[in-house]
Amino acid sequence: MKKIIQTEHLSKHYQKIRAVDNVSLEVAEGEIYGFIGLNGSGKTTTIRMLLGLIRPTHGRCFLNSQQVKLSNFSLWEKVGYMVETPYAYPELTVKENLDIFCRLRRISDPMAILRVMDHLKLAAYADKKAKHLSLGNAQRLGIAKALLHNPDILILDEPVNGLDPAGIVEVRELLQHLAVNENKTIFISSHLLDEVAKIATKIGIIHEGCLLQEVESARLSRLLKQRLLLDSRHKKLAISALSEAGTNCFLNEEGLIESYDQSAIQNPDNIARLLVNKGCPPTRLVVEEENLESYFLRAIGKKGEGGSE
Ligand SMILES: Nc1ncnc2c1ncn2[C@@H]1O[C@H](COP(=O)(O)OP(=O)(O)OP(=O)(O)O)[C@@H](O)[C@H]1O
Repeated sequence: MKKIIQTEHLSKHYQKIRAVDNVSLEVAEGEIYGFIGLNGSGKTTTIRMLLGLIRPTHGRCFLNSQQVKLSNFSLWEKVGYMVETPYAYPELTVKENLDIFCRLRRISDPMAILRVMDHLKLAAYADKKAKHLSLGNAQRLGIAKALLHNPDILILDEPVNGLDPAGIVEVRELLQHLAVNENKTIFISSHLLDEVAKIATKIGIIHEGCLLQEVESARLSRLLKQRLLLDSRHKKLAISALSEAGTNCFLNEEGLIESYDQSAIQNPDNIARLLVNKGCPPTRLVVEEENLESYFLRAIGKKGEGGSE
């Protein structure tokens, strides 16, 4: 499949700070790439390099197979972007802001403004001054500007920041529509794995400037760890009975007995039988799958219970 966004050994160092360190990634046509990381992990710096706003210390970026350079004007006709807090002229209305952007971009399509206002549910705020918009609507205006010239590539830094749950769903559906029906290639950064996992086709996890992991979304659920949780009126006895039987377990922060032993997870009924026979029957016994947030924390090494994969 055609590679639309590419970085090769991309690095940005500020003296001793390695804001981005040797990141190589590829996004194919029509893909939604979710770039996930904690605050300060290097997402915005990567995006700024992708957009030619700052120069890499090492490495290169390519959009549509052309190396990113600010002077490469034809490149930017195909790219829409929003980086950090979207900027708008505060004294101008939503419509006036879009109108100015249309003129700056030399967009001749008379329907462009109506189309993006409709897509982003901004029509009701058309005559509202930008300075009076809520954070969520300011964010929508930012995305609307990125879409005005109908670009093939969309690069959005934290596009759902400040949106309420309904707004998040709307933006998610819009981005999915653009990728699936209009074959646009979308790169979005976020610190919310759960949110991004719902729309991204591929996820890249960046931590302290390094790309730790790339996962196809379809494969993500297979990487989630399972754990067995159990409670008993005789916890000490239960733990020693399990240990004697060769099942690794421990008392977790919530006061429950937790185990990552595969045989126990696959055969919880055997565990129940064992504990009943040992005189410490379980009062609760459940096999749980970790959520995406916890997977993300594990991937960046912030939470290591149960050992490594
Ligand atoms: N111009 C700069 N000079 C020095 N350090 C910088 C500069 N820009 C970014 N950094 C540092 O580089 C690291 C990565 O920052 P970056 O803004 O890319 O992270 P981020 O993942 O986008 O974070 P956030 O989610 O908070 O926006 C941080 O430690 C940041 O302080």
